[in-house]
Amino acid sequence: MDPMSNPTVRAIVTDIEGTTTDINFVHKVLFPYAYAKLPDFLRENAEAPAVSEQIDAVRDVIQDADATLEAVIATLLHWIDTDQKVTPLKALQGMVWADGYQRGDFTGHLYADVAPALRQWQASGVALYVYSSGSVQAQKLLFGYSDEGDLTPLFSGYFDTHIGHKREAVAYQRIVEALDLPAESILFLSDVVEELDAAKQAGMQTLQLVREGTQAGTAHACVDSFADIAL
Ligand SMILES: CSCCC(=O)C(=O)COP(=O)(O)O
Ligand SMILES: [Mg+2]
Repeated sequence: MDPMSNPTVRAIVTDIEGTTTDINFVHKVLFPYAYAKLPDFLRENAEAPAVSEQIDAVRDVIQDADATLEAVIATLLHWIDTDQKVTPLKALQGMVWADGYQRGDFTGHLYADVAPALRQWQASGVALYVYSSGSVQAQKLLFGYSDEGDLTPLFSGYFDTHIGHKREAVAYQRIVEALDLPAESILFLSDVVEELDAAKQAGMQTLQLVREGTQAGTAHACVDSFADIAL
């Protein structure tokens, strides 16, 4: 079966970083913004329920229920520095980025081929979903304040690390269950071979996006643009 031209695709699940969006936007705009703003955001909002829940979740991860707020902040900054996909970090990053998008400090980067393809696929009846390590809030912000305007009406749903980690097949099995479609009718798009391997193990079709700077693997069909994916 050739997923580049496959009429059996009923849903597409797409990764963000390196697939719809330049890795540099995530690493050189979003992560530094969170690194700069997170400490004061936490000091000012530590008592807000949504924030204190995430601070406690960090304490759980580091197994130190008594960690001070400053120790939690230091942990979060280390996680940003080392690009760790830890769920409470991702939730807090989403909260901080909301301010940046709303103030117009940046817009969500999308490769030029992405929005036209998403519109065409959605218009032809293919349901569109996002699966990213970024929180659902962060995903909605990126597509809601994208270079191409608000694209959130195109999507039927969003998945983040609450469903599981992106290199584990069980996460994709849960997505298949949530979509209530045969696994083989769902196409997963990503730049990362380990994610594609996990999706394939769950029975999904896979396609690797080989954007500038991405290393092509051998186990998955590859394209370098969404324009080359014909459904
Ligand atoms: C949702 S935009 C921010 C992306 C992010 O925080 C991240 O860690 C990228 O993860 P992905 O799974 O899209 O590679
Ligand atoms: Mg990616």
